[in-house]
Formats: sequence, C-alpha cells, structure tokens
Amino acid sequence: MYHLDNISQKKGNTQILRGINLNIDENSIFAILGPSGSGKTTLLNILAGIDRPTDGNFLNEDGQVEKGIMVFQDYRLFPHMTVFQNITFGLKVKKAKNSEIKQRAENIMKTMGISELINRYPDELSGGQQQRVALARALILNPKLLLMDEPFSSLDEALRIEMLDFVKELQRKFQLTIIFVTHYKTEAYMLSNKVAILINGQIMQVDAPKKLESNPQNFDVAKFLGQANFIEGSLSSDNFSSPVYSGKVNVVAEEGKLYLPFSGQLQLDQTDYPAFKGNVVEKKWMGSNLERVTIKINQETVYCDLASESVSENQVYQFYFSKLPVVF
Ligand SMILES: Nc1ncnc2c1ncn2[C@@H]1O[C@H](COP(=O)(O)OP(=O)(O)OP(=O)(O)O)[C@@H](O)[C@H]1O
Repeated sequence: MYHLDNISQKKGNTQILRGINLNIDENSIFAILGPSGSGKTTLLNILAGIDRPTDGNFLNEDGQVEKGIMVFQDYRLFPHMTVFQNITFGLKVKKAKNSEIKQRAENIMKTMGISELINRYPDELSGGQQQRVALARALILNPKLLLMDEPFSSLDEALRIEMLDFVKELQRKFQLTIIFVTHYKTEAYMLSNKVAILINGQIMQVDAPKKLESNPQNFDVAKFLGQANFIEGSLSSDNFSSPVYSGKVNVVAEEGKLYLPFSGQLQLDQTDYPAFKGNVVEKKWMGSNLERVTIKINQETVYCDLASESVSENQVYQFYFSKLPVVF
C-alpha cells in the first residue's frame, strides 16, 4: 500500500493542494479524476519526486519516502535521439552494460509493438507511436510505480480506448501500481474500479465509478461529473418545492442554495417519485443506444439520457425519478 499523507502544496500565494490523504493498493490502477487546474499535475510531480510538497509525504508500506516513474502528458521524448536512444537513455545514465541495454530494449520494444520504429526520430512518429515510446522508456526501468499524467489526451477516441486496454494489460503483465490522472471520466472509469475526485486541490470523494455516479457526495462532485441538472427551489424539512419537482428529497447538505440532480435518475416507467410532465424539444444520439434528451417544463430546461427511440420530439411525457431525488 502507498500512502499520500497529508500532502499540501503552495506556490507563492496560491494554495494548490490542500492536505491530500489517499491509500493506494499495490498492483492496481488508481485513477485521480479532476477538472483542468484542480492540481493533478502538481500532485503527480510530487509523487514523482520532481517537486517537493510544502507539507506531507508520499510513503510506501514501510513508511519510507517513495517516488514513481512519470509518463508525461506531452511525452517529452528527446527530439534529437532515435527511438532506441530515447528508450535506453535511463539505463545508460544508470551505466548498465551494453548487452543488457540491448536485450532489455529489444524486449520492451516487442512488448510495446514498436520494434520496427527503432531508428526513427520522434518527429517521424504518430502521436500513438510516441506514446508507446514514452511508455517503453518508463517501463524499461522496471518501475514498481508508474505515474501517468493524462497520457492519452491528444489521441483520437479509438486509439485512446485501445491504449487504455493496453495499459491494463501492461499493469497485469508487469504487476505495476499505476496512478493515472485524467479529466476524462470515461477514461478513469474504464481503467479503475477506485476513482478519487480531485477538485480545487482537495480529494472530494474516493469510490467505485458506479457509486460516484449514483451517489456524488457533494455539489462540486455532481457538477463536475456532469450528470446533474441543478434546479433551484426551496426546502422545508425534507420537502423540496420547485417548478419542476415538488416532494420528498434526500437532503445531503443544506448550503442555502438548493439543487436537484436529474440525469441518470429519470425514467418513463412509473415509480413512487413522479418528477414532472415535460415537452421533449430535442434528442441527440450519443452512441451506444443512448440519447441525450432536452425537456422543457415551463421556463426550465432539463437534460437526461434515455434509451434511443424511447421518446419522440415535440411530445409531452410524464417523467419519474428512479429513486428519491437528492438536494445538495
Ligand atoms: N508554479 C506555480 N505557481 C503558481 N501557481 C501554480 C504553479 N503551478 C501551478 N499553479 C496553479 O495550480 C493550479 C493547478 O495546476 P495543475 O497544473 O496541477 O492542474 P491540473 O489539474 O494538472 O490541470 P490540467 O488538467 O489543465 O493539466 C492551477 O491553477 C495552476 O495555475
């Protein structure tokens, strides 16, 4: 188990990280998901030993300070070196024997499917190939802990999904612990069954993807995950009143402002929680048999995702909550 023990980072007057505590199982992939500017790169730089925190430590099971090997967002290959020279750079610095360097490079290039690129320079490689070279350069050092900073953000959708599967395969093959940061929730969900949400330098929630979606712990998490419409209303005890929904709610926290998350919780089949009658004004197919449906109720607009073809445009439907709605 790795421990992030109360890690804080301040640069000038900016408090970037605020007391991050996390336990990370060895031999697993742990995803940290957060919006742009939330402190993901700052945190990974600390875990890689590239930067020192103003407070706290990154420790291994034995309580010793730990650091991982980083795969950067922009790959950072050396432009004047071939693929072989890039991959073997770290071993050369460590003064490994030439025969060992050659052997390990051949093995890792084979694993990564880049053997035929051996003499190419980075500007002769596609983004996906550069990504594989960057991974090979890290893996040749036999790391126990690999840190990945948005490594697939510049790849196209199909390639990104292929690389996510590949990372899972590498994790198993090399029994790695991988800490993966991203702002794409699908990436985090596909890679890991434990995802930490980092917002504004704070860990807001650590949970399985399905739990995050169904039970975001606070307004910031729900808003970031984008699964929510937020309808203002008023609350008295556990009764919520708004133009869209009035009735019982689950109250998570009362902060003066009241919001109602909808998406993923709405359905057409009757439940005990009737939500609203609304006019479907638009549908957008999202792939995978899902449509994002725009519904108008008086002046309010609500978005929800429903199975394709379950509603038609310009028709009024009664929508139901699938469970007791939540007010933050
Ligand atoms: N040296 C610094 N001095 C002051 N502020 C900094 C410094 N480095 C980063 N920041 C600020 O800290 C915040 C977090 O930056 P960081 O790069 O860690 O975010 P991120 O989550 O990785 O973002 P992105 O997804 O866009 O890469 C940002 O608001 C950034 O402007």
